[in-house]
Amino acid sequence: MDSFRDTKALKYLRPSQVGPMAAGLSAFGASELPAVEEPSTIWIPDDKLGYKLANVVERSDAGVVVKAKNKENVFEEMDIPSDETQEVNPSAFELCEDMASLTHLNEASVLHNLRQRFLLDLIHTFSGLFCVTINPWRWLPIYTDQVVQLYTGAQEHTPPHVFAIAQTAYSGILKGGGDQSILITGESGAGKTENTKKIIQYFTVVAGGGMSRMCKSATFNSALSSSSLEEQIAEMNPLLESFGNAKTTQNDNSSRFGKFIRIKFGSDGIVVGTEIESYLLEKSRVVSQNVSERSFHIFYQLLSEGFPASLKQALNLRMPASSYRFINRGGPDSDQVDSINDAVDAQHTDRALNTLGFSPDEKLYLYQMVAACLLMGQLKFTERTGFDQTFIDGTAEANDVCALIGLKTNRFVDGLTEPTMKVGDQLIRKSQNLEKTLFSVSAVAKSVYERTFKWIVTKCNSSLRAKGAGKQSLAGRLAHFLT
Ligand SMILES: Nc1ncnc2c1ncn2[C@@H]1O[C@H](COP(=O)(O)OP(=O)(O)OP(=O)(O)O)[C@@H](O)[C@H]1O
Repeated sequence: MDSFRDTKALKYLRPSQVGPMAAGLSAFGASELPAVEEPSTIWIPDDKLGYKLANVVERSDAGVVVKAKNKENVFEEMDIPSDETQEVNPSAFELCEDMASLTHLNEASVLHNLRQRFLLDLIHTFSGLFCVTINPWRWLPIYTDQVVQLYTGAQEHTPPHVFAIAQTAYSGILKGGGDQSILITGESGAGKTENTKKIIQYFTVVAGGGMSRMCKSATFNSALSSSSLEEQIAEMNPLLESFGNAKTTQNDNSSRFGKFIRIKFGSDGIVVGTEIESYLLEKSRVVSQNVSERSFHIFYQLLSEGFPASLKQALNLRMPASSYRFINRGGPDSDQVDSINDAVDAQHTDRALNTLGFSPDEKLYLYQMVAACLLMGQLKFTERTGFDQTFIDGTAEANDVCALIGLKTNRFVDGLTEPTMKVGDQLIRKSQNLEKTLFSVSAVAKSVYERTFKWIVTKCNSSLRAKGAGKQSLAGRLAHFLT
């Protein structure tokens, strides 16, 4: 592992000096513990820290007498039941890279090890086959191509890193170990999406040498360009994020759908294609959001300055984001997010569509469907009091919607206010009240958006599908817990 010594990233991968036990435990009050003749420490529960260190005074069958700080910050002896204490590991295990090797594998030691490593910017820690990654919320220089090279072909004793997991799976494929899978899981904002992208980056660097298959596609300005499979794979995530991610209170770029990514390798170990399966898109977000949250990014991108004014006009989008009912439920100014630049992202989305082979007509169709969903929220209705009857209140908005989805306005409106029902063999039209009409509008908008999203995934798959016979595949299973 000499190569690991020669990189600046080493500081974030494997520091040369592992701090002594006392330094490591100082955050938990070890240096403040009173000296005892035969020092022996133990983890005891703590309201604030989870666990804190205490000196063992005496052990008995019933429990342990320890000396530790009380709530008033004064040392005192306390009786702690045995099942509430946890053993402390020998100092040799301080900052240990693989927690499966801990002498005492208990919750307090795991939390302590992860915390101590995190304080030194060591965000990855192995636990047997698993790699625990703590989101640092700032980019450390540990994902460069140089670091990718360090892990390429490396077999063992590599510092913990998501690339090590990718390399293990890749080695499994090269050695004929059959299909491999990587499970990425965690709460919202934990870093699942970003780590997935890093794994894909790893494969496109180490196994992307042969990815020269080109596709023809159109740019924002309808000029023709070519993209390699490598570029297409890289653009797949940002594209799906525009349509399937949204700002939530926990994460400004939260995936509101689950995904299963399958990467196909040829017999020479080169990536030959990718497939994605999406499930459980949170379509209710199309028509409503919680306070301080947003709808899917694409809506705000279409309304941003980065989206061509002529296209906006063609899509009947004439107002700012805050004026559209379906996307302004998050409250005033909820469309403005410091970490998001919708104008720049709009251009990126369009480029990604080009890269993934969407034709100008397909892109327009896509934008029309998104705009139609948005405009459905502007439809106005009145109710005839005392009767289950609703009428459209002005047809301008309905005309805007119908121009985009290619329906006759009167048929569209009738379908919402007087839907056709099948009774026995007969089709009858039944008028409905305002509440049910508004419910129908929301249902149509959600359904159109969901189908559009699925169509994007299908189109991406047809661009990224392995053209030759893939030998083995690596499937990244992403459990995205929607909150
Ligand atoms: N390894 C990392 N280094 C630096 N920042 C990170 C890292 N991982 C995640 N982040 C930051 O945390 C944010 C949230 O991460 P991410 O979107 O990957 O979470 P997630 O687990 O996919 O969340 P959700 O389930 O809501 O989709 C990212 O936008 C990024 O700013």
